Amino acid sequence: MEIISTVLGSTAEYAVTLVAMAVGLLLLGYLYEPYWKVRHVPGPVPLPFIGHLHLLAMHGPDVFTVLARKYGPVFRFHMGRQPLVMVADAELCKEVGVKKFKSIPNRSMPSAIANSLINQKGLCFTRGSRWTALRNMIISIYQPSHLASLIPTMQSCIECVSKNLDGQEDITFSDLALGFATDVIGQAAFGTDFGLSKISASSNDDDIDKIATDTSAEAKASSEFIRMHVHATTSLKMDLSGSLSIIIGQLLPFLQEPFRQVLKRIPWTADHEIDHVNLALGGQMDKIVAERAAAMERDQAAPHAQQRKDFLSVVLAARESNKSWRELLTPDYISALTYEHLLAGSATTAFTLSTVLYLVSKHPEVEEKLLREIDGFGPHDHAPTAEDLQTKFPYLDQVVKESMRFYFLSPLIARETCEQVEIGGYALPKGTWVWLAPGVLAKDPKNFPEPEVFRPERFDPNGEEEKRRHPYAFIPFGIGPRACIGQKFSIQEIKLSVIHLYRNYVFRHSPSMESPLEFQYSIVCNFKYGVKLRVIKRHTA
Ligand code: HEM
Repeated sequence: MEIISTVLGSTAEYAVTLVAMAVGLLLLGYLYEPYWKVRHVPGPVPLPFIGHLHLLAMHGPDVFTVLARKYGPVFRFHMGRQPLVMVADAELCKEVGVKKFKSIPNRSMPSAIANSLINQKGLCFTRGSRWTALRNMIISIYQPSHLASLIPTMQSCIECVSKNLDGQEDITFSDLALGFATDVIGQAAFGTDFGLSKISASSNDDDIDKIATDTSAEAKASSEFIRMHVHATTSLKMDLSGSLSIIIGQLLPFLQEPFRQVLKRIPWTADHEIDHVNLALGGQMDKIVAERAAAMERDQAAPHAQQRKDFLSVVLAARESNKSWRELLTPDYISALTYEHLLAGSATTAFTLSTVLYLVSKHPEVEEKLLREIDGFGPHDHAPTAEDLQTKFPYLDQVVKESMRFYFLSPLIARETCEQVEIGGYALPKGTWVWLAPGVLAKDPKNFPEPEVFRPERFDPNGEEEKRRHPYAFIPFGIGPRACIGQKFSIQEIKLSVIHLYRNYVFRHSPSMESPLEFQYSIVCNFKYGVKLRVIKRHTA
């Protein structure tokens, strides 16, 4: 009896050991499978599970510059289990984004996006023929003639912000800019007035208290909307500071969704907050879509109503036009496209506008030259046209470009191969995550001598530096057929805003502004504490 139980016991132990070994081997295979396929690409040794995420958490995107110097323009970086093949050379970026676009047409989906259904169904992360159809439809809205017609809308929003500055001393300009940019996209793309430009953005404590205790429903709703908006753009973390399910998704992707499902039900977790904000913002988007659809129905009943040309009207009209569009533009896709437009179209522009003001107020010689150009344009009540913005403000153009180079909003651009392709001498199999590093290019002394110096003149089209530079060394809006659709829209908005603001004010750093400026990194870059400026009224004709 004793012998039998000993034999059974050791058989059970043996079986358990075998199962444990098999599970361990499977896990090892699962962890190393993506690495194995691109092991020939050079890169630092990855740590088990986290890969190189600790480097990103410690140094932010600057780590890519260091790695490019050490390993060359094509190197491996592990986001947890997932290896990225990083490309940090202008000519090779052109190869990935333009010449070999057919082999690398889609974006790969980092775990932060995999967490958020509403983000997945926008233009950014749709793929293949659905992307082509949506892109062609949306791009038609951003043609120059339509953009020119948006000038009065943009101008009235910036005038509203500007009125708010009168009588204020210290402001958190980045908050104000986010409200303003959201209002512009709300009116230009959805025909909706969020009314956010009306909120004060004072950084003075007494004023903040006043806002916090302001009981008006409108003020409360507006600040809640901005809070959710900021949360939605900053919670998509790619280092180790994301929600628990995002972190798990980076280490063991197959566990991300089950964890998210559980965590979103537990109050006080970051996943719960993300889910709550996404649901609330998604609900607001559905309301906006429904209102627009109702307005279009009313238009159809009115015999001489003008055809609406904003983003949402064009999308809704396409849906009604035929069966294949109805199949493509299901309500969840329309809601996601609207949500994406709101986020992609406002946080980006607000960030850039804020960095322009921050940098100009730190460089008096740049400010002087800029003011001369703006004042020289004509009387201050004469708003520039779209053509004026393109041709009559060459220095402003250089200031905006240099600000975008200096503080890079989107230092990484995600792509994925759909077939085997060779990049920089490395054969990359189907499914490889190829990420461009435009933030590294922007700080490369080969293309930008003394990269840590803020010098707008380096973008002077007649200057030697600009002529010598590789045409793809500066790609803040991305590259090729997948590049940003909102580039001209946001540049028009930024230029119009800078002109209007500097006609009336100059800015200095507020005493409460940290130095150097600090950032937090998510899918795009954001300010850690905001851009705090002191407003000085100008008294010019
Ligand atoms: C300063 C402002 C902005 C910057 C720096 C910026 C930057 C970018 C970048 C780097 C990409 C990726 C491009 C690539 O993969 O090659 C992108 C894509 C995109 N951007 Fe922007 N963006 C800005 C403003 C806007 C605005 C105002 C809108 C909407 C009105 C917008 C909507 C989009 C969309 C929908 C995509 C995805 C395009 C696609 O996959 O086909 N962006 N943007």
